[in-house]
Amino acid sequence: MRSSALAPLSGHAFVKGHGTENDFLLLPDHGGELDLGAAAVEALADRQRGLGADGVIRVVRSAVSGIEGAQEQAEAGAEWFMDYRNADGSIAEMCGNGVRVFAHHLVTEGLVPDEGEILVATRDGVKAVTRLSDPFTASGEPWYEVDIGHWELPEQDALVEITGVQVPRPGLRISTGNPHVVVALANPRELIDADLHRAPSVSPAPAGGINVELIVIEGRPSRQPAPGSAGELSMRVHERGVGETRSCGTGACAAAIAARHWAGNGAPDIWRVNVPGGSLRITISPQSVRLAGPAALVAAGGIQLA
Ligand SMILES: N[C@@H](CCC[C@H](N)C(=O)O)C(=O)O
Repeated sequence: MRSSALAPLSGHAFVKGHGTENDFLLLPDHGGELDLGAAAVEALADRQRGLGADGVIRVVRSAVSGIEGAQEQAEAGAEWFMDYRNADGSIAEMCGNGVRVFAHHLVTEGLVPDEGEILVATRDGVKAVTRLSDPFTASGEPWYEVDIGHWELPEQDALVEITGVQVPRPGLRISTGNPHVVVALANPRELIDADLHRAPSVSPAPAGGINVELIVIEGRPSRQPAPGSAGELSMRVHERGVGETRSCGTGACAAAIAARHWAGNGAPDIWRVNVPGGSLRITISPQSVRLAGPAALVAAGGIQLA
């Protein structure tokens, strides 16, 4: 094990990181002593009052996390629990960009071996994360791939009203551990013009809120793609509990699943999803969806918690 690089000047240690510019504040709480309420999370995530982040992640040993189901995940080999909160303090089941940053933090701090699969406990079950040696782009940041696991197509479509986009559009509801609705727009202009300062209105209104992905599919995905060839799409997202963010990993998975579904039989299983903060690679199989992308740690220090 390497020695810790975390040496807070004062207050509670924090680490700041991002995955395709979806940014997170990690709070190491190895012994499970931190009582992190919604108001404290909101203050930390606030870009004026606090450090600023799309999400706040408590890094806690599963066995002492006090979270339902975490003990079983510890017994299954997931020593560390990703306790994820949105910027407004609400709890989310999963975060695809966050789990890569979480794994990179564990590796960097020597809290897990830096080779092989890293099992991370989450409210959506254990996720296996692997460090990649073949990134999709040459950003210089390490890439990780996470098996997001099960995905489900809906029984019911949705209608989505978006400020700046004429007439409500049909949306496809997809669960990738957390809830999403994906809307295909007609062209890149519509994607630029969408005003995501306001949350799109989704009907029927989902209990507990929903993440909304707006996408434009590049070209026409071939129905008989060359082996290994990828589809491509551009995406903007309005995240539940946050607002517009520069990326969403589970949302990119939902977007790729929707694009493949709309393209029909023979559509690619691999998709490049371009978001304002970079690019992600999604690989879909009938049983699961995998998300690959960069993870960066940019700062560490100490902060007073409310
Ligand atoms: N940014 C995340 C998703 C975070 C949770 C989401 N806002 C929710 O409430 O479901 C990702 O990368 O997946």
